[in-house]
Amino acid sequence: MTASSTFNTNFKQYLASAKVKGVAIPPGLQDLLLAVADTCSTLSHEVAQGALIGLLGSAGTGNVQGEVQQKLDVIANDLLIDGVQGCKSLAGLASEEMELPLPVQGTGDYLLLFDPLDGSSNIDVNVSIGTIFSVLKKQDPLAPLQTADFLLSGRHQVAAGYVVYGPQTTMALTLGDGVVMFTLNKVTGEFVLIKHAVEIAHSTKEFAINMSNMRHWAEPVRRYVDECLAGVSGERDKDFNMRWIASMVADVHRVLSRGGIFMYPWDQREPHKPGKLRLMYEANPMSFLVEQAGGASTNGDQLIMDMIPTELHERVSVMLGSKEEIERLQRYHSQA
Ligand SMILES: O=P(O)(O)OC[C@H]1O[C@](O)(COP(=O)(O)O)[C@@H](O)[C@@H]1O
Ligand SMILES: [Mg+2]
Ligand SMILES: [Mg+2]
Repeated sequence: MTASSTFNTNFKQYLASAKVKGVAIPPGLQDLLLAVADTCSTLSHEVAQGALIGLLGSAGTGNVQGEVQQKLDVIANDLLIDGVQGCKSLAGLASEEMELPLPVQGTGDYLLLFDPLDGSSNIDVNVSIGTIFSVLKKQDPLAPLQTADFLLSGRHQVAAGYVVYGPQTTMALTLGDGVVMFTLNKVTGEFVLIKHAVEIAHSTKEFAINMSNMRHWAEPVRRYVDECLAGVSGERDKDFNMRWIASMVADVHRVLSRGGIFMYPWDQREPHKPGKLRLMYEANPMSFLVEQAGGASTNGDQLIMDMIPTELHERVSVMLGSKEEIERLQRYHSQA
């Protein structure tokens, strides 16, 4: 499949009719997003085959972050790179799995960033995983590509989304004017629009965090979670439910689908690291989606979308979802 293929017609039609502040989506951006959607459709098919085509297990290699790569991390990365090669407006791309950015056209209007396969620890146990992507507008389209071109705040994103490979394959997408969702028709291989104007309720009774790290958290996060756990008899006066899928993409999909908050905060295990999740490949695209759905996203001290990255693989503390809860967490951080 290429960006100019006649595949994914429903998705193509959505892009052709979408407007942001009354302005149509530039053809170059439409082409790029279509190429990403086509690739994720292929990837969804591969993911579903799993062990049948030898996709499970470790690749026996490590990535730039020092993490063990699964076979599917590598396959997803390669598929995405191949899938966008024909995009004339794409200057270059950066991936969680690669140390340096890869020039595509070298010059052009857009930069693509992705976490090709999120939730790697869930691949072999058949739990939802996904792909997360972000598109930045390149500041000087004519200048040859440099790593510094990518170091823009999340506010420079012109599109972001994810595809979650679960019981259904679903894409959430924002172009900066709300969030829409598509479900993959696995018979035709095409994404079909299923939801307009996705909204995250401002209040919630559900939180997601890896509780095994509790003893390592900073005081504001501990206070927040302690109060949730105290339920009706505590400060919050309501009982909370907890979920943790350990694939950010699936946890955030739940937040976009029925509200709640997701946290992967800084902790003392590696105190020099601001967090586990990656700003450019995970936090920024998810923050763009969450803000566009009426939620909020912070590292505790500032909105993630306002952070100016200093390096491509920068890590960040992440708390996102229902607005009232994020405001409470921000308040607790400012009081600490
Ligand atoms: O195993 P933990 O520490 O709970 O971490 C789970 C987190 O790690 C991640 O899987 C990291 O993503 P990758 O699989 O892309 O490395 C997040 O999706 C998820 O929120
Ligand atoms: Mg990830
Ligand atoms: Mg990954």
